[in-house]
Amino acid sequence: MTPFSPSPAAPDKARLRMPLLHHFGGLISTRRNVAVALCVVFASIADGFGIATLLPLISVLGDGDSNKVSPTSQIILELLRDLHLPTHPALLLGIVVGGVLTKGVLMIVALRQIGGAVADVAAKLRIGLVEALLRARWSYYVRQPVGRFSNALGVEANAAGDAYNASMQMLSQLVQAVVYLTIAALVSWKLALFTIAVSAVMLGSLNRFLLSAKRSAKTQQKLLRSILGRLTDVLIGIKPMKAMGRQARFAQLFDRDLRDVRKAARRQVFSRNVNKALQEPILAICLALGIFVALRILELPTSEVIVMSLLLAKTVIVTGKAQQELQNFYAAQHGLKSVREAVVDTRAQREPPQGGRTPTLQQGLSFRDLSFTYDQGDAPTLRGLNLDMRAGDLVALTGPSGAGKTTLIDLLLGFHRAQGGDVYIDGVPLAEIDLQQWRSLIGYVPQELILFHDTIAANVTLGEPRFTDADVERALLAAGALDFVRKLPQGLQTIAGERGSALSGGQRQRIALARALVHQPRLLILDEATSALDPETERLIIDNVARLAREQGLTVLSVTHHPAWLGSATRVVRLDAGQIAEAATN
Ligand SMILES: Nc1ncnc2c1ncn2[C@@H]1O[C@H](COP(=O)(O)OP(=O)(O)OP(=O)(O)O)[C@@H](O)[C@H]1O
Repeated sequence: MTPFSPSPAAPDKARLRMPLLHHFGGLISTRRNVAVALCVVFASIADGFGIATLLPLISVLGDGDSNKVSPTSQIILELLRDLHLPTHPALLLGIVVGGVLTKGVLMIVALRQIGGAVADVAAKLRIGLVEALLRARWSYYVRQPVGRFSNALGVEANAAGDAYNASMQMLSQLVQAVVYLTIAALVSWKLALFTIAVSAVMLGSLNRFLLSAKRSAKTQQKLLRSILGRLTDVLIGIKPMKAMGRQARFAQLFDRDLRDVRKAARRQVFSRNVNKALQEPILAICLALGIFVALRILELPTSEVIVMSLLLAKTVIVTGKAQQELQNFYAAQHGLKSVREAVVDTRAQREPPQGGRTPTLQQGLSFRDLSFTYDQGDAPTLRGLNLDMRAGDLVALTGPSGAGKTTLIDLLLGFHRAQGGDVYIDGVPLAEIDLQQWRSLIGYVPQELILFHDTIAANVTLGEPRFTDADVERALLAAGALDFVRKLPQGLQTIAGERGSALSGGQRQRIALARALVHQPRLLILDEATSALDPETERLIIDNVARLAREQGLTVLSVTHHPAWLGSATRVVRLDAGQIAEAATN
């Protein structure tokens, strides 16, 4: 899939509002959670009622111990008589089977709801993160490892869905356990207590493995996050690493981390499986003990003992399953936590709201007493800078490396807020202007340009359908790129390769320039935008840009050291140590 193709499966019900469970606040609708809870409660009641009906069934079939017919058995038989139903074994058997079937149907409905909610959790987190990322301030991107977000969008969002699934399954098992225990208590409170004790013994004895699995899951998640983050960064910059044969150090680090991940994964899988494996023997021992106590010490009727054994087994099994689901929750919880943190962090970095005035660029722009420092305590990068540009000016901005040229551009783009002074557009301070509208008037080619792994046409339009092929060709022509694009086998539909790697440096620059021109901007900002071009092509581009400035009033700010630009500019401005050192008009 390419960056600008529409996403294949956009979930339509991802916008959910009401919080229910602590960990999933705001991700799942209360309606869905209540539907699941109701299904599980009624499923368990139906199942429990079916099991309890075994009591009268055994009595009717002839327990041989009529003195010991349990009160529950009598209640069910009386209920049937009140409903004028026969207490025939076939009907009782039907109730037992009906209970199980009803439980099956209701659990399928609950699982459908859970499935939908799992998809919603992952989708909502992904949508939230992407939206927050696109709205974040520039300085936030600069400080984040890219891998953090790809990991959050992929692995961690899935883990969040798994965590919800596990927590709902766990709640469902616990609800079933409570219903079974209630029915058990109706039959015999002593055996209900015994069931609770058995469940507690099992949970207590297996808790150690649960905690070990939790710790291993956390370790794995942390290591994987760091590995994926680093891997993404390394792959972006792999060319010089490979060219100089210096990838060995990364391979070593990668290897060490992966070994730790393997260790943690082994521990986690072992703890999980041990938990599962030990549940059955513990249950068998307790069951044998329970049957002995019930028959020999409490001298309960056989029918009760059969039903109680069933209830005990069921309760202990669902309790064990709840514990396994808790383990699954722990395994996925860190992914959930991490992706939620990423969403919260990114949302907190939202670009601050600016004024709402509509920008124009008819007269010109000016920088007034502009002062800017990146971090508190650092030396200022720009120091009370003053510069005026008239609309239609072609200004060449020069100056030594680190003088503050890119910083000045970033302030003009509204990526940073100056601590002193401001940028004025037709006399209106940038702080009062709607930034989105202002940026839509700008064409920008950065120093380190990246093309997307998509067609040349999509790289120029950035996926916006409002541009036709004719618009793209016009922009390519102005950028001196039309000739070479036409000669490519697929023309406009040629794929530019990963980060544009299928094109030469100069070709990439020209596509990026076409991208900056396609929407017919009022201001064109070029940051060393023709550094990779041969003098002839550079000349052609400068002439085209100068013509646009002359004929259409396009204002151009070009950061450059190339003499061809300096000769064609209407003004040449030299920046040094954050101040204008020289400004000459040609
Ligand atoms: N994100 C940042 N955080 C902190 N300091 C920064 C940041 N970006 C740039 N700087 C610092 O600000 C100063 C000016 O950098 P800037 O990129 O604006 O210079 P420049 O004139 O464009 O340099 P070059 O010609 O080398 O691109 C430098 O000292 C740089 O270290």
